[in-house]
Amino acid sequence: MRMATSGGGNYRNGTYRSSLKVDKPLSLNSNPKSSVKSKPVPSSGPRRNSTGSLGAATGAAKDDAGVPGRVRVAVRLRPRIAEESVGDADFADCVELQPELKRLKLRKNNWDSDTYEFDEVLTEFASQKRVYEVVAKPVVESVLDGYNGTIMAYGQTGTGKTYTLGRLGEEDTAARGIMVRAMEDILADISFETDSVLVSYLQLYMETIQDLLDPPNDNISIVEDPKTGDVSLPGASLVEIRNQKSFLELLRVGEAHRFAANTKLNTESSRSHAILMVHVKRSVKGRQSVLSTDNGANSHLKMLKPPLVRKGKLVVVDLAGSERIDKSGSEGHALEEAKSINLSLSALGKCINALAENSAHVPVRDSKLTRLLKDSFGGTARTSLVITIGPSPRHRGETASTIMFGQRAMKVENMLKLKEEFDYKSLSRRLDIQLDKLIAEHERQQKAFEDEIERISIEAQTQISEVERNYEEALEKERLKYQKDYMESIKKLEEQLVKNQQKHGNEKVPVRLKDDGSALTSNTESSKVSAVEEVAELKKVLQKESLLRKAAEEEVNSLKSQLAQCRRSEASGNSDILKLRKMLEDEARQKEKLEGEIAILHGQLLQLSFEADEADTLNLPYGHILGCASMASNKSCLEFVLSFLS
Ligand SMILES: Nc1ncnc2c1ncn2[C@@H]1O[C@H](COP(=O)(O)OP(=O)(O)OP(=O)(O)O)[C@@H](O)[C@H]1O
Repeated sequence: MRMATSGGGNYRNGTYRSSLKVDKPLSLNSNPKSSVKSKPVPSSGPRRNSTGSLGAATGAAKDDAGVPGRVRVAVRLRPRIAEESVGDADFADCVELQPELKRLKLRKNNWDSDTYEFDEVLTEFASQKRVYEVVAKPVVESVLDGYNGTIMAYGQTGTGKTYTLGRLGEEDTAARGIMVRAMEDILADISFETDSVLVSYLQLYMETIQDLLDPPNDNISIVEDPKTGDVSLPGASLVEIRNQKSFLELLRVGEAHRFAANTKLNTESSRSHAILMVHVKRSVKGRQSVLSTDNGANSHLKMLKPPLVRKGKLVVVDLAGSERIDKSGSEGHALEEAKSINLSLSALGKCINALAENSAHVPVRDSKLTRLLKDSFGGTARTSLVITIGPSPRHRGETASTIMFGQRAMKVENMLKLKEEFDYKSLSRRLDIQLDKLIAEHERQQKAFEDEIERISIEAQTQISEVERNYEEALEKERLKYQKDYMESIKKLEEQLVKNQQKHGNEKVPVRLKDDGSALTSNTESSKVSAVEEVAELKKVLQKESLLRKAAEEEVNSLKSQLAQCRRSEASGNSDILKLRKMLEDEARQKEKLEGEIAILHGQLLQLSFEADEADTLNLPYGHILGCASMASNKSCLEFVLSFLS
């Protein structure tokens, strides 16, 4: 805001606007977020209509009025450089700063000066850190909150624009400029898990936009979103930044490609406008956490809701220096460069004038620079401008012009608009991942299903085989059981038949033997019956004989022991010996007798065996066979007894 001169003078240019009188300079530290919470920042004038704004981008504002935010302007004075210290040694600076009052006095002559008020007044002693905090930090914070922001340096060539914005501060970290410090704050605030930072670095030279990160790409066009009015450069390279080191490297690469020249006024004068664009995309975490805690039927529905993201864009513009052609002494190509620079800067000045004066027409299309900055002046971005001036009285005219540019820019009001949107791309990516997972899960389930079917079929097959086997076994058992029953029935019938035959007076016919000793077939039945009975009797006799023999043996043993005892004691007398001898003879006789009986039994047994064998060879009914089998078993029993006795 222009103020009355210290000499009680008048307002300059007669363009003082009453609205500015009440527009107390605002702290550059206020940000849109706090403005939203507290009372809206008072506007410096009525909100411009769409046709009147440098950024005709009111499409977005129609939906959401946004937050008023005047362009903030700080003035920075460069200290005298060596050449000025010598050349202007006898002259006072053309400006006098009153930082505590945020005022600047521009000397007209030794006794008169004009006073101007800015949002911040930064003396030649202001540190880079302080400059960053008052000029840039609030804008960077807005960008992190999802607003667009612009930080721009404007001033005569050689007054410190690049020093303010672009110093890397590699040797001296205190000298780091706004670009480096802004990125430090951004990287410190975001989370790489959910957020991203993408950077483009370009230069506008002689009305062409060139990619400083890919110099052959030198015809990049400006695209405006018809709905939101947002300006973008889709042809520019976008580099993802994940750490400060890579950002410094990117700035170094870009700076190396920037057009610069050694002019009369600056040995390293930038001959192009440099534009750094930092796209910050952040997810709105609260909403995501709500989504992630959801479960049940709604979770699928909510899965389809895209995540909410905020996309802030920070644009840092290091303008080429304005210069008086006559003073710069440029010729040839340099002259053309200077003219082009001045043309674009004057187009910017005209637009800002139009905006400041609430003019119906803002000549945005006059240059690419104004098209690029459409959103920064009168648009939806939060804009901070630092105007740089030198102290030399020789350049008082240029300094005055810069101050006037800053003063007019202070009148431009933007409507800050939160760039919050649904991230359909990320939803699509998420759904793709989900789809892949579902396909994999489906395939897994399909395979598990097929495996299960195979397992069940094998199991069923095994069960069927087992049932068949059990059935066959049961059948066989039944068959055997019936066969056994049948055999028993036959046997019973046979027995019954024998009994009946006996009952009906069938006399026992002695076994008649053939010449060769075998039984005659006609007498087979009767001989079998008698054989059975005889065997039974023989069995009894044998048992008896065996008991006798056992007792005899025991007795013999006892006598043997007695004899041995007798022998040991010869004194027992002859009578006893004789007696014992007699007893022994008795026993021997007894034994002989038993052996005779055994021999008879043996003969009888042989006879029976013969008969049994004979019966075996004949085709007798089953009952006969069983009978013979029984005889055979008796025969073996007899054989055993006989062998034992012998
Ligand atoms: N605040 C400052 N303190 C110390 N030196 C400074 C300051 N500002 C600028 N300088 C010095 O002044 C010279 C010119 O600065 P710089 O190149 O930043 O100017 P510029 O405005 O970008 O010029 P141009 O428009 O020609 O590119 C440089 O040598 C720089 O180091």
